[in-house]
Amino acid sequence: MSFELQGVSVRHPSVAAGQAFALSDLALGIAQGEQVALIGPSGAGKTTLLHTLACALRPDAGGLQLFGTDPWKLDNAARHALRRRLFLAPQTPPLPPRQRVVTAVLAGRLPQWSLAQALLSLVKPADPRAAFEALARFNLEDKLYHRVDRLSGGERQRCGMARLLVSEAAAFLVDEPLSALDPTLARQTLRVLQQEAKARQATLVCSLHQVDLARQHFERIVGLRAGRIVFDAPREAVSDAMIAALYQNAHEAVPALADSPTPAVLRRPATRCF
Ligand SMILES: Nc1ncnc2c1ncn2[C@@H]1O[C@H](COP(=O)(O)OP(=O)(O)OP(=O)(O)O)[C@@H](O)[C@H]1O
Repeated sequence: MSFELQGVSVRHPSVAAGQAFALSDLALGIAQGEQVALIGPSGAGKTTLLHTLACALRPDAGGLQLFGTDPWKLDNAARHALRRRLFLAPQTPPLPPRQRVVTAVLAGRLPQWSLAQALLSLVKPADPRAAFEALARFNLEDKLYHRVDRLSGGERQRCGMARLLVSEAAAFLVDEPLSALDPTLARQTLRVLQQEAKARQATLVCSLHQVDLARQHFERIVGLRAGRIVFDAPREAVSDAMIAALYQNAHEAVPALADSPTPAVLRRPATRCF
């Protein structure tokens, strides 16, 4: 198994104790090499789940196993070593604006490099051919020596995916990789991601707002809403009615606000934020 969650609840560190969990009592198992789409309305907990799987957020309750090991029972060094087997691709890739694309893509190798190798590659890219080949899979090879801040949003997003390709990860955790792409590029990008995961028997967990693409391209779909798993099913079992229910009324105003003399959202928080 790549990931196993038993009764996992997660609250973001900035949220006061006693307030709602972003994820509540999740049970989930994802086998090595499996490809899973996460869908659900905004705020459902997709990003929080990906960050929890990547050990970037520690569960407040429940058990998490990563490649058969509980990462939170390890010391920091051992946990970092375990995390090297994962690649977390955030929705907006953290690409330094003044960097050349080649350097930004090769940063996907950072977990495997020593500090000296990493510093050297900043001056003289260690493996420009690998970066070129990764970019070529997204038709971006002509951008190899461009500056990152000269790329469009969609090019930057695919540059982040090229970084994933040069990594040596055994599991890809990808957060809305298609949000800045037109429909043709979205399909192409998803195809490359899935082919790469299949070729190296890597696990792929991908959050998507494009429900149609999720249903067309992923064998297994997990529907999240309000921090809970509403369904976890093979795509043939996911009906239009289940999708409609997943998204129905997800963003209606909280009824309690209308009745309350001081709406809860306007009350000063107990702890101050600076
Ligand atoms: N850094 C944070 N601090 C506090 N609360 C957070 C933080 N990030 C997210 N949340 C809250 O956690 C819940 C889940 O958010 P999350 O970003 O995981 O949802 P999502 O399904 O990825 O949404 P979207 O589709 O809009 O990206 C939401 O209620 C959100 O307000």
